[in-house]
Amino acid sequence: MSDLKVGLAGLGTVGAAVFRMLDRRAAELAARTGRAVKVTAVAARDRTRDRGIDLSSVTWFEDPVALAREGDIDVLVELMGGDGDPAKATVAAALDRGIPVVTANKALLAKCGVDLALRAEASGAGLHFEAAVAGGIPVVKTLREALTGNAIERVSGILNGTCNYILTRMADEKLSFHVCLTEAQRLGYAEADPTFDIDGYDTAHKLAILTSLAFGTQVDADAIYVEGIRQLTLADLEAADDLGYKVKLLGVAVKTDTGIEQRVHPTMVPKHWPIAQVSGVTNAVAVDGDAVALTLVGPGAGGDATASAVVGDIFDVARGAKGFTFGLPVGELTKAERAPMQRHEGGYYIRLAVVNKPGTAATITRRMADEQISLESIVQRQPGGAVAAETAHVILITYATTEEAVRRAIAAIEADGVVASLPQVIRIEKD
Ligand SMILES: NC(=O)C1=CN([C@@H]2O[C@H](COP(=O)(O)OP(=O)(O)OC[C@H]3O[C@@H](n4cnc5c(N)ncnc54)[C@H](O)[C@@H]3O)[C@@H](O)[C@H]2O)C=CC1
Ligand SMILES: N[C@@H](CC=O)C(=O)O
Repeated sequence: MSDLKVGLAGLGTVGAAVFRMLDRRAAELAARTGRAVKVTAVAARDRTRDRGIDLSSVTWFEDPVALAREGDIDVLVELMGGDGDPAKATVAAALDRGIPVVTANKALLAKCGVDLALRAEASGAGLHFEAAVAGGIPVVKTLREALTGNAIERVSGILNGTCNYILTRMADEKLSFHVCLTEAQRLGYAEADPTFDIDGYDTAHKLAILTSLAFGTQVDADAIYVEGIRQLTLADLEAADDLGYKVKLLGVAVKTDTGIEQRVHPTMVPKHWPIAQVSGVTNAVAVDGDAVALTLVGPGAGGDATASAVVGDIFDVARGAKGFTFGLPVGELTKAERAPMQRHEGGYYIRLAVVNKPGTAATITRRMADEQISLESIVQRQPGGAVAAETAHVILITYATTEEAVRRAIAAIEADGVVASLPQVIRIEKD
């Protein structure tokens, strides 16, 4: 069989790692596919940068779209990032030409997944994206192929390596948020714009893809309730620890009576739960099917981990694997009913910085009772440092209640004038 000529658009953390891995694993890939897999053309911004890879024998394109349109390639690997052009135009140009695409770009898939899948169907070229969700964990193929026999009820997990790295180091080493974020960037975990990580959007992009694969729906990132981690303080992580929990940024998609509830937010999980032990850049994805429930755990970000998934997809292209982008023809993907977040039920951690005067606790408990919210505990803490002595932190842990009841109670407490700054709310998952 002929060689598989690879066109690589983007030579950053992941692109350079893919280049090295294809080189390192060349003999194995050739033996398994019967074809030599070779990078023949690349597109990146900076020709002069030393990436520690030998680009002397590849054709260099200034414009990634030109690489996709005109390059002498059999597969286009998009590793530039971004949900617009040039990534979108590059992927579209390759698919329209009948060239299969491998991408790690979850932002692009979350925004344009349906359009790109239609193009893939029209031309018969595959669109492969294992690396777009949870880095090195093969969860896309698991959901799209291996678990086809299951009706899926819920898919959830830790889907962002940067956030889990930050939360782990803050909690374990009492480091500041910004020190941890800078380190995650240095290690190549964070997005080019790290606000996508820390504000929860990267997790939402991945959850949108998982939801489509699990429930046969059209990718719809706008259907997801999203909160990130930038508002979390060391005090919250310490309080969670004292109460027997770890804080994780979870993405959850679950079938409910009113539709599919999709949410991304910091979550307190009991310390004894396996997911609480998932630390650093590691991700975990739990899938609850009617026949099989399982959790996949592995590295969620970083050059080599992500390259592992990209190279697996290139291998699929080399061996001629076929299939629908999201497991079904686009015409059969349904538009998911959205379950409103206000109906979400669960426990809540609520930290209020309150005016330290008689009657404050009574006001708070009265407003909670007005909303039929039962309190598991109420603790007053006297934070040191920046908070003035006239204020105290009151931490409430509720039994299961609804989002709308919590929001109404907090609004009433704020209107009572006993709160000194914005309340902190963290949802709790428990046995
Ligand atoms: N870094 C990670 O751990 C993971 C990254 N991803 C995804 O992989 C993709 C690449 O990520 P990284 O390698 O981390 O990004 P990066 O920022 O390190 O590299 C991006 C590369 O694309 C090139 N590029 C960007 N815009 C370009 C343009 N207009 N024309 C030509 N070249 C352009 C840059 O020059 C650079 O070589 C993104 O979609 C990201 O979300 C997915 C999983 C994990
Ligand atoms: N920035 C992302 C990279 C992988 O998807 C993350 O931290 O998980």
